[in-house]
Amino acid sequence: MSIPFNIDQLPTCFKKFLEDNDIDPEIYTVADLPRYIRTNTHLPLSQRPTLQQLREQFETDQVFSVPELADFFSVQLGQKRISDISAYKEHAIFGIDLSSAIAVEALGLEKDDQVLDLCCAPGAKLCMISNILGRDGLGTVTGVDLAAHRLATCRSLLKKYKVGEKVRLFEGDGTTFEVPPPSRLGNKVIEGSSSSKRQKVIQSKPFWASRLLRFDSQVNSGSFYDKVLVDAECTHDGSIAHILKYEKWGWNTFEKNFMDSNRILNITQLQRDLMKQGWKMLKPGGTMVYSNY
Ligand SMILES: C[S@@+](CC[C@H](N)C(=O)[O-])C[C@H]1O[C@@H](n2cnc3c(N)ncnc32)[C@H](O)[C@@H]1O
Repeated sequence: MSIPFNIDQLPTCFKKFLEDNDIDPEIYTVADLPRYIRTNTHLPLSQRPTLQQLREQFETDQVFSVPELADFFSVQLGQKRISDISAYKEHAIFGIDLSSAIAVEALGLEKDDQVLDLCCAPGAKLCMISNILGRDGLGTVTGVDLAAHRLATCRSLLKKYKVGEKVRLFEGDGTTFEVPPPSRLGNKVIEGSSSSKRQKVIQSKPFWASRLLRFDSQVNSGSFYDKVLVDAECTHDGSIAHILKYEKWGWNTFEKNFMDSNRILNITQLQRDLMKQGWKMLKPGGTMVYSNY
């Protein structure tokens, strides 16, 4: 279905960007895009909504399971917003976009994985990672972000959905982050110290850590993460809805905010540095996913 948006209005430099990257500008005329949700698999099965219950709560039959993404649904919203339904109020579903879910899925998570999420805030992907690792294994998630206020949101999400049991968060620069994976999960050993000699360690105090991970000695320098997600700062979040808001706000602002060549150069360098550091912190044979728009 199309809305009367005239793609000729898009600024010239943005149209050139689309052309250079082989993106059809017609996508900006698409309306009624579905929204996506994931069930909070930390809850017992009996408390998770079924497809039928979601259809009832959204008052539409336009709710579908997304193929190959477990516990993931698309919703064509009608009268009810996501935040209106009881499953959301009971923290039994998260709102998360499809591209984020695909990035997490690409990590191929297993229950004992030590995961590093560089640029983790506000935390939709981190919650999904934690959800997939589940409660049974030795897997942990270490989230890093430069922005304290965004990390605070991340911590709130972890608490709200009760998925933070095996998570720690660090406020810091992902381009230089070197804290090794935790060596213990409460009283369970994840990996022994890499050196029998006493190591001198400069500990980085987490912004927040679950009770099970709070007192990690950080002596395992030389041990690395099984999975690394680098969800770097973007030139733009790519959201069609966000771009179209500039129709109202003025395309000049869009050009100034997003297409400025110095800004793009700086971000590109940051993205490269984050990717390099993520790679450095990855175990040989591990998996790194670089997600960006
Ligand atoms: C695309 S957002 C991350 C979204 C997040 N992964 C999620 O799923 O909610 C990019 C994040 O990178 C953070 N950031 C920017 N520069 C950074 C740096 N040098 N080190 C760590 N985080 C950085 C920003 O504060 C922002 O929260």
